[in-house]
Amino acid sequence: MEDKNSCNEDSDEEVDNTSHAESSLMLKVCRKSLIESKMNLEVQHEDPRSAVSSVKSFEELNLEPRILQGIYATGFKRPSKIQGTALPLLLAEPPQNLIAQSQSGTGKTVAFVVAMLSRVDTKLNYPQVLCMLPTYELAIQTAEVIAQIAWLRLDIRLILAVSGELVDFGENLKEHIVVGTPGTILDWGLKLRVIDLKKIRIFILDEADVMISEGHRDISIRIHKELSSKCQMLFFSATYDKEIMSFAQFIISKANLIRLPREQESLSNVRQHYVRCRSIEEKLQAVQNVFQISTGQAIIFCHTRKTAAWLAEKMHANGYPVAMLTGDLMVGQRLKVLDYFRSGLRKMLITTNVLARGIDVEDVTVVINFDLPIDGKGNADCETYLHRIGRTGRFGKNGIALNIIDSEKAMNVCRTIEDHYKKPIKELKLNNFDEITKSEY
Ligand SMILES: Nc1ncnc2c1ncn2[C@@H]1O[C@H](COP(=O)(O)OP(=O)(O)OP(=O)(O)O)[C@@H](O)[C@H]1O
Repeated sequence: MEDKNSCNEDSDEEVDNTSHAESSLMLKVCRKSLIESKMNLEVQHEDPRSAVSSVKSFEELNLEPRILQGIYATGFKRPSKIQGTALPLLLAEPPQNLIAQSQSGTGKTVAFVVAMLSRVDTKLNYPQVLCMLPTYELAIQTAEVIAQIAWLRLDIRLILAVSGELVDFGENLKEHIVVGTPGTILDWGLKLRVIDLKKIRIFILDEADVMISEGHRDISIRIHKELSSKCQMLFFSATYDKEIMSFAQFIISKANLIRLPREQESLSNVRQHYVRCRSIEEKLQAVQNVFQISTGQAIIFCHTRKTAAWLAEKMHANGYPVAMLTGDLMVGQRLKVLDYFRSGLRKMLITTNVLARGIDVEDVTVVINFDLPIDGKGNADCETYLHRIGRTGRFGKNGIALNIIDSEKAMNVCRTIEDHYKKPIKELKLNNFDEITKSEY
């Protein structure tokens, strides 16, 4: 079974490691609507006697009328699950801290935007809200959401703290909301001293898992240390691994928690299979087999760009039209490929982890892991697996995930994932893929 072509053996520099933040931006740009999650969120109140409960309408939140109108004018009729659960907590008095997890596209940004707008006091002409994100583009996206919902609140002023925006040393900002990236916010707060961090009332970390992992961790902590103990701290992300979650709870000592319970993380309407292949040619065969039996669209995940390119070329040569999307394409080019795939002109999309998070294409019924997801140390990457197979089975539809196993190592990864989510991954034989269509859900 050990195959020297095994894709997971490729060298690290070929791995398509597009950053979480970059993928997240892509998703935001592409996403056309809310993803309504069927999953229940688990809420852990910091104070167990807390009487805060979730709401089903925006009226119940007693929002300032122009903010409520702004929400309706944006086209939002009722709160999504994360909004209905988080907003009563976010708006409660005295202010409470929150670490929130909800899948990508479920309305987290809108939740914290409504909260920040509700907390601004326009009689005070200095920054009261600080919202930090990992990239320039994400900061712009968030500022746009703020502008949309606050279109009747022209009295609320916002400034983008991103590279290229110039401010004068010591000249205090008059804007109420600062949205920006860590380096610029650090400069403005500690070097140029144009923001008095002690006066910030609400501090939001979006993509919080990225903001407190290596890379941004030091700056986030330095800024956090400057804030007043009364400042409301809010962390939002689609995923937190165990270490990051403990670290988040360490930074925000008294935090309410909203998250997906582990057992709900695995999508119950996705049937999971694996097939053993002895060579890369057999792996190709497995993909072609799926092409022949499936009527819907499929996304195929490879570990490296090189493997993705190899597979796309072989599929083309064998007469199967496929689309390919990898991290070397610019955001604009990626969107074009996605639109092309969405239009149905291509049945299969070959990609890498660049597309693992959040993208929704309604007709995707099959996800193939040409290579199982592994982390930098070669261990099973259960979170990425969940994100990948989450590309199918959306909106409560049934989906199929097929894992191609090319080595004992890959088999172990597959077993680890099965154990982790406690959902069976059943074997399929390469010469009998019809089983897929026969199995019951
Ligand atoms: N209550 C709502 N009703 C209808 N659409 C909504 C609602 N809330 C948000 N949306 C829309 O749903 C989409 C996703 O929302 P949003 O960007 O807030 O999700 P998110 O959870 O922050 O996503 P990500 O994890 O990618 O940051 C956006 O297009 C947004 O306009």
